Amino acid sequence: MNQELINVQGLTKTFGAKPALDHMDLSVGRGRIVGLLGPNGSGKTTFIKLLCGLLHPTSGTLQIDGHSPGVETKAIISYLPDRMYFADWMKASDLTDFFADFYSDFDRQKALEMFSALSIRQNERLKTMSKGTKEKVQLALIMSRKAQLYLLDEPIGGVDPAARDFILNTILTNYNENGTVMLSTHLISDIERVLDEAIFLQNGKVVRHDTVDNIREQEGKSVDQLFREIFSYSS
Ligand SMILES: Nc1ncnc2c1ncn2[C@@H]1O[C@H](COP(=O)(O)OP(=O)(O)OP(=O)(O)O)[C@@H](O)[C@H]1O
Repeated sequence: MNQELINVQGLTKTFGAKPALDHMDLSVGRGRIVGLLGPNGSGKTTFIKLLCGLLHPTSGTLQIDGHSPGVETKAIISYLPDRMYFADWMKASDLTDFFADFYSDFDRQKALEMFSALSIRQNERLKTMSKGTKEKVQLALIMSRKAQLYLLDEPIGGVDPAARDFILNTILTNYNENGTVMLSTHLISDIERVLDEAIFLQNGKVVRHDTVDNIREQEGKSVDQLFREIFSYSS
């Protein structure tokens, strides 16, 4: 087993002439909960899509568990995209069938328990659910896999504060503890209590990667406060 779960060297992704990721270097270990933080357009979604193999690097290398993105890595990554990808006619129960068919590491019982705790009805169709409820359904499914790497792109943006707490506790207590959760969000103050590490991205580069404990000790401030300072707009 490779010691680090994610290893990235000189990773660059350009769209046209503009780099979305610009010679990014990063390594992330196992069993960590990591916040991928940065202002709009800093490259968070691009990085997550590269890890998933949905985008290909322009240059540089990217390895997950010692493999470049491909069949091996797709099997160990559970990905929550920033947009819903299921058909609207599907019911919550269709989705659990779908996940059970597709993923051998899917724990149906766990998903059903989460649905019940979040008051999601099995026979309700996505079409009739609110945006926040759809997000809860997706997240419950994604977190019910026993994956090595959970990639969550803005997992709590659309849900109410009570559901946010439930979801964060779910992330904290229910995921495969040898796995790593990487989540991107703008809601830093809401999530920082569950984070082990924070990665700050700016213009496609890692400007700080540290443990949350180090940030609090060395800076004497929360991750949210540090973020606001680093990325403040001058007026
Ligand atoms: N398909 C694309 N074609 C062209 N440019 C793109 C494409 N996808 C992303 N970009 C550009 O790459 C940069 C990084 O975008 P990305 O979506 O990764 O940022 P982000 O940090 O996730 O932003 P946000 O917080 O707003 O979701 C932006 O300048 C964006 O305009």
